[in-house]
Amino acid sequence: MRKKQSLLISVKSAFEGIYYCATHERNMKIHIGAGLTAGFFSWWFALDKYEILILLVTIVGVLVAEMINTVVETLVDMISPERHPLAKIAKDVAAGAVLITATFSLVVGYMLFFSKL
Ligand SMILES: Nc1ncnc2c1ncn2[C@@H]1O[C@H](COP(=O)(O)OP(=O)(O)OP(=O)(O)O)[C@@H](O)[C@H]1O
Repeated sequence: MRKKQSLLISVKSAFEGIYYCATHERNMKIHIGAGLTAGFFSWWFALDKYEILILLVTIVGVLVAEMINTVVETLVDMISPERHPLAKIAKDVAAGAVLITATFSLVVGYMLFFSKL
């Protein structure tokens, strides 16, 4: 049986995963840029703490969905480099999850910021 790695190594590996996604995935860069922009406007429009909480939960949801999408894409590319209908389903469903969270984030952004313009 493989020896369990230390907590420190596990955390380091998790940060490597985040770093990989942020530096290699174009869509992740877009989501991070959008999140930072939303963060700036939350300061600009002086959102209250509950509005900021909703914004943070929304941003985290999009980032996590994108990371899970990257996991699925990577695994599918490893397991099924040839085209396969099941590989297509896996990738399309993962991409659909990102689309749902990203669309929801636009709705949240509209509701939080539009009334303050
Ligand atoms: N092995 C495969 N078998 C069948 N269809 C595939 C396969 N790989 C990719 N596809 C199809 O092509 C689409 C794009 O896949 P791809 O791996 O290029 O993702 P991507 O466009 O790079 O995604 P992202 O932009 O999020 O990185 C998938 O959503 C799927 O419909």
